[in-house]
Amino acid sequence: MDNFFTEGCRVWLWEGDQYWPSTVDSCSGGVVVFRTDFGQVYTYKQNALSRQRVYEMHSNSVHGVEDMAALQDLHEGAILHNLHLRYTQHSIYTYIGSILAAVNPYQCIPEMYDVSAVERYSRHHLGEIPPHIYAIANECYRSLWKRSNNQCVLISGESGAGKTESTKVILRFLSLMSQQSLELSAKDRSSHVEEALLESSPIMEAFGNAKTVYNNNSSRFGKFIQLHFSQRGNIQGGKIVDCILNNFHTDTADRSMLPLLPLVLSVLCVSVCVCACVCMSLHRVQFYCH
Ligand SMILES: Nc1ncnc2c1ncn2[C@@H]1O[C@H](COP(=O)(O)OP(=O)(O)OP(=O)(O)O)[C@@H](O)[C@H]1O
Repeated sequence: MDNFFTEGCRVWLWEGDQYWPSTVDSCSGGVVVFRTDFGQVYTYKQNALSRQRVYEMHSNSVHGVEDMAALQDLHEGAILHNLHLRYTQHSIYTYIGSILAAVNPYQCIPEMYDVSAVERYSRHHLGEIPPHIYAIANECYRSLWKRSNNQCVLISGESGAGKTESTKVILRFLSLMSQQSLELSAKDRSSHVEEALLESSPIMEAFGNAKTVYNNNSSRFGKFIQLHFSQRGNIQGGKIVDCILNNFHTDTADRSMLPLLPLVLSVLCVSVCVCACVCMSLHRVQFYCH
């Protein structure tokens, strides 16, 4: 019988215009009781159930997948459920083919971004080991030579999603790869352009960020970051350009530092543009973070 469900069976239940991940509470006497993962309980007559109303969850939705291109249940509920399932296991990154979805953990996850993670991801191709933003950064870095072309990373999401943090994580990866390519000693590393790039973040944030209702440290403008790499693989220069001033009226931001913003941005742009001009870089990596 198609509409008989065993107790404890995982199903997708169509209610209120969407599929909910649910469990069969009981199925007896011609009545089936479902409980959604969010606590709502729905009771149906067994003979009134259709496959459109309820159907069994595929095992890869039950256990979760690293790449959502592999999901057999294809609807919004399945995508959100997979992200949530992985999030509860501290796996904040999930692939959608070659795209990476990141869920903001709002906490430090130990060892997620340490040097050993950089080394691990720098030695593997995309998809070989669990999803990570370092894998995207590594793919981008390697593709400069593999495809012999400029590379671009687009980071997008709503306010507070983690775009700025993700940008910093990618910059950190690229900066470590750059330093490794030169085989510099720890002492020599401090004076290089990689350090300048990483250290520009707190300055940009001090003048260009503000508290909003969505994010305590919200960027008030988008950033276009360009890095120039030499054939050896080290960063020779770069520039950060502000773009898209975010809407202050809707975000209720603190605007006290705003008048200083153009000044600071122009100083930063000048200093990094000079580096970009003097170097004979071969390829570029561009970030667009809004
Ligand atoms: N990978 C992460 N690990 C830990 N905490 C994170 C991570 N990403 C974001 N956060 C937390 O979330 C906060 C908001 O992130 P972030 O400022 O990057 O968002 P955003 O998308 O740039 O927002 P906006 O568009 O408003 O500037 C950070 O201050 C940090 O506390």
